[in-house]
Amino acid sequence: MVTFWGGKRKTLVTAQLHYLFMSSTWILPDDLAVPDFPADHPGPGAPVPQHWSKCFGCGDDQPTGLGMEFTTGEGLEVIGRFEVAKRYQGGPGFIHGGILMTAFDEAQGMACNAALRSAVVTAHLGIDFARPIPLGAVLELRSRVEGTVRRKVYTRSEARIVDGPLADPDVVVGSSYGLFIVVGHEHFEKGKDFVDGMPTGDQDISAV
Ligand SMILES: CCCCCCCCCC(=O)SCCNC(=O)CCNC(=O)[C@H](O)C(C)(C)COP(=O)(O)OP(=O)(O)OC[C@H]1O[C@@H](n2cnc3c(N)ncnc32)[C@H](O)[C@@H]1OP(=O)(O)O
Repeated sequence: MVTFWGGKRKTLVTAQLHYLFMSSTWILPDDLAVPDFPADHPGPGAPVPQHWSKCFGCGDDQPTGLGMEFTTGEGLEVIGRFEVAKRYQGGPGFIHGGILMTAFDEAQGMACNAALRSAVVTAHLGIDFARPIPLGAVLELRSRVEGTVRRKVYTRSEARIVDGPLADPDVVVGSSYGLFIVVGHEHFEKGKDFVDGMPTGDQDISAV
């Protein structure tokens, strides 16, 4: 590495390291159980309802949120879409990385919920940023449950630009893996009084 320090060669080394680290290591456990296909699954193309109207990811009562909309895909896949609004800007003209991570979080949580019909929370999330994503792009995130071990749910997701600038459905612009944990409704009890930052006490805590 020291040999290549400086000028054009520094750029070359940087590019090589980027390639080496672009795909994160994510090893699934040997005892992974694949969930049964739900008997009442509606088949591909059915809308998947928001899980909570004030959710930053999918809620329709959250004006600054991503407003992600979901449909069922093939098998246990769930497909989420949203447009990269100007307010999600990080570097000039491009999406902020944390926004993409939020979208992956939401998408993989929805995949868990659709496959298991259980509430989940995120325990661990990894992401590979493969391409810059311009403002105005319409992102499609395809997510699935890879399997479960006890309450642990292992997920995977890929994002593609399907409309707007730089659209190319064959190019994966980001990918993510996640570990979600199945929780009971009691998990959300402590948050109940802080919905919208105001004690209310009478709000539903989840549409799950
Ligand atoms: C309702 C549908 C939702 C659909 C979309 C939602 C999208 C948005 C989702 C979110 O963003 S949720 C918000 C972010 N996440 C959190 O706030 C979770 C905060 N963490 C916790 O509340 C607790 O740590 C957690 C519920 C995740 C686990 O605590 P528990 O006491 O219930 O479980 P425990 O600690 O016994 O762990 C259960 C298993 O998970 C494992 N585990 C827990 N956290 C882990 C971690 N971080 N990394 C690896 N493994 C982990 C743990 O080792 C254990 O493995 P084993 O079964 O093998 O023993």
